[in-house]
Amino acid sequence: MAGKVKWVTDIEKSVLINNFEKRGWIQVAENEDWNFYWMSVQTIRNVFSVETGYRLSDDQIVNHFPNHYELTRKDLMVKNIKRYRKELEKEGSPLAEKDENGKYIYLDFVPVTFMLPADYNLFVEEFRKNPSSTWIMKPCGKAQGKGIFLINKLSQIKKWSRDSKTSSFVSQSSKEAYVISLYINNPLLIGGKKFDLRLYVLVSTYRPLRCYMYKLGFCRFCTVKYTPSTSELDNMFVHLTNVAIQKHGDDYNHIHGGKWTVSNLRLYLESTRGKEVTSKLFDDIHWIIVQSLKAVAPVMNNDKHCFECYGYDIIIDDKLKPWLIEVNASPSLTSSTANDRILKYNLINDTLNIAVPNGEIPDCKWNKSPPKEALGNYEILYDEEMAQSDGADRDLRSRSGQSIGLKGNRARDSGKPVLTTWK
Ligand SMILES: Nc1ncnc2c1ncn2[C@@H]1O[C@H](COP(=O)(O)OP(=O)(O)OP(=O)(O)O)[C@@H](O)[C@H]1O
Repeated sequence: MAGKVKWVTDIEKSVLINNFEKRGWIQVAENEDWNFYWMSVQTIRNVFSVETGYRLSDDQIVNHFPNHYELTRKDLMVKNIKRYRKELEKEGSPLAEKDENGKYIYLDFVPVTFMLPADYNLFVEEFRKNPSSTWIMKPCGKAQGKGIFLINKLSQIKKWSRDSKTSSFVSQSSKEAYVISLYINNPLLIGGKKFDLRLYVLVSTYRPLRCYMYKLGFCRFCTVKYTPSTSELDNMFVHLTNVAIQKHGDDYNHIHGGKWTVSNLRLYLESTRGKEVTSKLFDDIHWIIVQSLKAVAPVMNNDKHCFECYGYDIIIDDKLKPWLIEVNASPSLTSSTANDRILKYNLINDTLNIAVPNGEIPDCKWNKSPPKEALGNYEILYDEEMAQSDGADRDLRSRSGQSIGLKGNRARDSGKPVLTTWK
């Protein structure tokens, strides 16, 4: 082996450092020669900024794509998905088929969203069509539930707009873009409580697209029972599932941290709703993840030094339809419970095994196609190259709405015809 991997991080998390040390890698300073840098999203901006003129060499790997924000900023994600749908529609793709109400049958997986202030008039038009709806306002550049509020009257948004214009104190932040999304007010409840899913998805290349799904995602529960009642619109313990919010609730449980594993959810749904619908739900979840990645693939800077482990946030409604809420570039590596620590340690371990094969000095020119044994708890979600070499891109859905396997090699492995259901 030609030398040890030299690592740097600006995120002081034990789940990272323990993984680097376990591999016998050597810590160096940022201004020294490094091979592997696990960096924050602020740092990636500098690494790839034109001003710094920094050029990565073939033995250097980083954990973000330069313009990851095309997927991970709330407004840009929606913009890219809207553009993708329009393009498919123009091409006459069956994926862009619409129902009698003009809604995409297969690509309606993000709650209706507008950018503010830019799309204010469009929002008002939409709001008036259904004046009893509830909407959620979210600042594009913030996380952990900060700056989020719910509204159900136009006057509230007018007031927000007036306040942010007149107050000099907030004038800086008012320049910050917001998104306003239709609030999913019929979430699936378990024990009367709302939850969302946090799923991890690793992308090793965008062109061709190759992505992996981590099997050990989890559900994050609210501490307070859900009610769509307008009198509770201000109660964030009812509506926001972020751990950063919920941990301040009186009923927050420090042992399990309000979390369930995805496999528990699956078992629960299989026993309460049946295997078939549960299987379809998980197929649909995989479908929306792949579609979101395909939506941004053409605009991503597919730099060969980069990989990315995204945190997907998904809400399931009471009709078992999944909704993509947002994608995080730096999913939290903070551990709120003992199980959390194990999960996140293993997540990083499995991510490194794919991104830096055999723990050896990286070569960014490798074809990023690890053997199955190296995947750990990841499984291939979509492999564009394999899908194409199979003779047909397998992401077509049957017109009956049945979901179709997405893994490039799935049909070949199972010997089934082109349209197969994900298990
Ligand atoms: N359209 C929606 N309908 C219902 N609930 C929503 C919707 N959008 C967001 N939420 C709730 O609000 C929470 C916070 O939203 P979101 O994840 O977009 O914001 P964030 O502050 O960026 O969080 P994060 O820390 O995950 O980045 C979600 O986890 C979800 O519980």
